[in-house]
Amino acid sequence: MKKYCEEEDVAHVPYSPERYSEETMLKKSKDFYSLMNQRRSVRFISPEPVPREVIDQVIHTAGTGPSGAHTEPWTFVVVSDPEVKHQIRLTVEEEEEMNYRQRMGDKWVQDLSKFRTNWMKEYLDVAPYLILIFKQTYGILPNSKKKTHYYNEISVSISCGILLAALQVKKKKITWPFEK
Ligand SMILES: NC(=O)C1=CN([C@@H]2O[C@H](COP(=O)(O)OP(=O)(O)OC[C@H]3O[C@@H](n4cnc5c(N)ncnc54)[C@H](OP(=O)(O)O)[C@@H]3O)[C@@H](O)[C@H]2O)C=CC1
Ligand SMILES: N[C@@H](Cc1ccc(O)c(I)c1)C(=O)O
Repeated sequence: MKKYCEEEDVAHVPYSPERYSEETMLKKSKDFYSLMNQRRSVRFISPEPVPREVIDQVIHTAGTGPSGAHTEPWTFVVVSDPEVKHQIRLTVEEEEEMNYRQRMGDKWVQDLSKFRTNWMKEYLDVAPYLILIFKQTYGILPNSKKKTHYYNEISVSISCGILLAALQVKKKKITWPFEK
């Protein structure tokens, strides 16, 4: 019986990670902390253009994340078209209004009141790019059967964390929170 294997025959690349002195490790870990500690969740987004290559590069970085059985169960979609961004905003706002008014409940809404968040997402029009992240709960094999994506939720979540870290290269805020 023919077995389906997605991988091509490729040459083995030996793993040879760079090694650092203790002094360098400490400096690198402090520098990385300092970079990450500048991250903030904001809802005011600059319209200043960002090179598309930078967006592609941070997504490449997000794609280096570990995933169940190396299934890489994520899809990143970059949106820059103003009309598409606006349609996304309208859809998100409609859902979020229902979240705040019906689904979340009084306690949750009360817990969020100090952050002064609401369902209005004008920054979805303002940001030069939106990065939409999709979780692939399963894949499709060449024989059309389903391919199991183990731990797909946590794999995508880890990848989102790496994306956030990679976005710290920016001059100005790009966008977080991701909208649910
Ligand atoms: N749309 C959604 O469904 C969701 C949205 N969110 C949003 O994400 C937010 C949480 O994200 P998070 O990144 O943790 O929030 P913040 O941006 O508030 O915190 C990020 C970091 O910044 C530090 N920090 C924040 N304000 C200051 C300040 N004034 N001075 C010094 N340091 C500061 C925090 O320090 P320290 O750790 O010391 O406090 C933390 O390390 C929520 O408030 C919510 O708005 C989260 C989940 C879902
Ligand atoms: N998704 C909504 C509600 C929200 C907001 C902040 C937050 O920390 C949490 I948890 C939920 C929104 O983005 O407004």
